[in-house]
Amino acid sequence: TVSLQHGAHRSGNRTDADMERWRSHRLGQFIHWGLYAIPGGEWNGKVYNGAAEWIRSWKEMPHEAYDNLYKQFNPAGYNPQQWARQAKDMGARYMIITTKHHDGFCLWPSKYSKYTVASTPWKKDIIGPMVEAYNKEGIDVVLYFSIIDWNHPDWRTSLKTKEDTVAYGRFKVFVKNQLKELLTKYPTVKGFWFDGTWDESWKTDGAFSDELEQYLQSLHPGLIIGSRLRADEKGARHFDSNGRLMGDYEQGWERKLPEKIEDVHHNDWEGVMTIPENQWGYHARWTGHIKTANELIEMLARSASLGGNFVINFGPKADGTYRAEEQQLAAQIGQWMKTNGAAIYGGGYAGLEKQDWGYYIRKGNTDTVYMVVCNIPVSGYLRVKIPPQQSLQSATGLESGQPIPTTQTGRNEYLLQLENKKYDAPVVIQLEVKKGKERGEFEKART
Ligand SMILES: C[C@@H]1N[C@@H](C(=O)NCc2ccccc2)[C@H](O)[C@@H]1O
Repeated sequence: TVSLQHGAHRSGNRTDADMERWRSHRLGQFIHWGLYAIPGGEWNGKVYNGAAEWIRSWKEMPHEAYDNLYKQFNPAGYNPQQWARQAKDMGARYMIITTKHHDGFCLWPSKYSKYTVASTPWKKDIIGPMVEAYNKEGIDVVLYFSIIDWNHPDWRTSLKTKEDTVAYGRFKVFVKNQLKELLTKYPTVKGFWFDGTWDESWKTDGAFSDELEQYLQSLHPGLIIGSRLRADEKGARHFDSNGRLMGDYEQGWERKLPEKIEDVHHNDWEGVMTIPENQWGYHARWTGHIKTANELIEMLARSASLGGNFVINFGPKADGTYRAEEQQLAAQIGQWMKTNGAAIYGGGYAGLEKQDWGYYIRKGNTDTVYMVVCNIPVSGYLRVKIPPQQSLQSATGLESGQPIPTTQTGRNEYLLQLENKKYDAPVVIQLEVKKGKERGEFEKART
């Protein structure tokens, strides 16, 4: 190992109450909202094929045109109580909101910038009422903050000259001031979700990002900050130069998910997912594959089964309303969560051998293990293998409440029989798996 001043300061997961709460959420909502929703992926009759929130970087979008969009920001349909209700109905336990994306526009009236909602026809703070409305529904709020800030004259992607270094030094003070301002104005928030930290300018100052993380923790003990904020003094990100995770959870799973527990090494982690292939901000024309509720539910089950949180992204329109596809998906997911949320909330890695039919999720440290069956076998039989020293005590349909016909087919091996019907959503079975040699009821039946 190399000696590091600004690498990971802790190995293993945080065990404090704030982290336990975050870990138990399992399902979150991401909201990307800002000036980019005004063009909505189109400009001058042309369609931008990139991610809508990156339209300022498109050669067909003059910077001056984009930078004046704030003069049109006036979301008459913005209703944070309605947004929070919809998130509640979906079953989200936390929400991540873009306070400032790469374009540098602030959805709160920052005193450190002119490029904020205060300069728009809307004038009013967007973030405050949103935090209040979500907290009122019992949903925790995490603030997304981009280090990249295309609007700020002192931001740099790399430091080529002395002038660059002086300017970027001013920029880092600005960043620290804005983050302190956000914690002071919105003290109930539970964390920051940092983004835009891949530039050379940021990576070369591991000391600053380390000190910034500690500063924020000192202002707001228990704050949850992922691995995307920091670089160590050698420029390594997420994992320091000794391979140890920096931050409170692995935050690299953007539009992709781990396959097996080795991919996440039993660390806390979070996956963030778009509904279309790659649109975070509102894009008028969704192209390519739009994920269905069942696909998103399966991703959620996979995430919980591997000990991670799953966050589904929504991109409200410029007028503050949601597009129909997003409203429908939120409702469909919510319907499934109403019946099956017990298998997700507070769930984690079960330690059982993965089978083709879907995912095992253990409820905390209990003997309760849920099976989220996403692939209904033609045979109707679900194979379950229990580790030696453990035994299967019972198997019950979560929704039906009925016992699942189960036969033992070998040492610690069982076949569960699904009723022969058409399933239009993942189906959940609740197992009680006892540790220790105690013989399960099925074994008694056999011998
Ligand atoms: C959460 C998303 N992150 C922003 C982004 O620029 N992603 C590009 C990216 C792609 C892959 C790894 C890191 C960063 C996107 O605009 C969204 O805000």
